[in-house]
Amino acid sequence: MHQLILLRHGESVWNQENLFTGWTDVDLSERGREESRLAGLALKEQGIAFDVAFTSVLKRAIRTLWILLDEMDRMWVPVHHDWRLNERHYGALQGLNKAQTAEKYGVDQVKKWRRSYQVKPPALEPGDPRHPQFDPRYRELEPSLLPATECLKDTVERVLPCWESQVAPLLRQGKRVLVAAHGNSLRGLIKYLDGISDDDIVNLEIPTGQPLIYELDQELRPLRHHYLRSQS
Ligand SMILES: O=C(O)[C@@H](CO)OP(=O)(O)O
Repeated sequence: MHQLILLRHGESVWNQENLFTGWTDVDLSERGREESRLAGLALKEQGIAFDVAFTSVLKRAIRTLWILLDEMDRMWVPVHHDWRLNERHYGALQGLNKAQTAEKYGVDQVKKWRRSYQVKPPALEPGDPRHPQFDPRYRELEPSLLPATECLKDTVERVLPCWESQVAPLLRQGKRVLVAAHGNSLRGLIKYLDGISDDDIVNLEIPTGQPLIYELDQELRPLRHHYLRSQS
């Protein structure tokens, strides 16, 4: 049996302000820091450890992992940062208020942009300074890989190669793995692991800062999963 822990970052400042975030590199809110600490405490209290961690290149996920590792007194655990675990890119919606956008374009349209598998939000204009091509952290990447918007399908298409080439081999070696990432990169991974259909994935929501423990069989197929909550 293999153990995988999935963790969406704690609440960010833009979650709190109800803004579309995507690849915008916003930090955790105070509440998000506390959620991250409680996630570490819950793992520690219940004796659930891991040998290696993966996270994105966005600070809300990285800081969640740092706080959790600190709380567990395990800051020595090897950490891999991979851009392919980033949040789904939200295109030109990044920075807009979700409620105001729903008033302007309608609740149904915004629901499609937020949760559907194949509908892409409007893209960033070419030359928009928010485009990842202008961000030094993506400098080494082939420019064609860098999105100006993404639907969940696009996100799945970058998350799965990371899963196959980086995460799965370590699980097969018997390592216990934690992935600290984002609502939609994790929805994409869970869609794959649990075989959720394109239609049903619309209904999957992942809470911030709650470790989700998966037990996987020898083929890395899920046997069971549950959310872990602090008992104190
Ligand atoms: O803004 C975002 O990047 C995401 C996650 O917070 O929002 P949504 O809930 O619409 O997927």
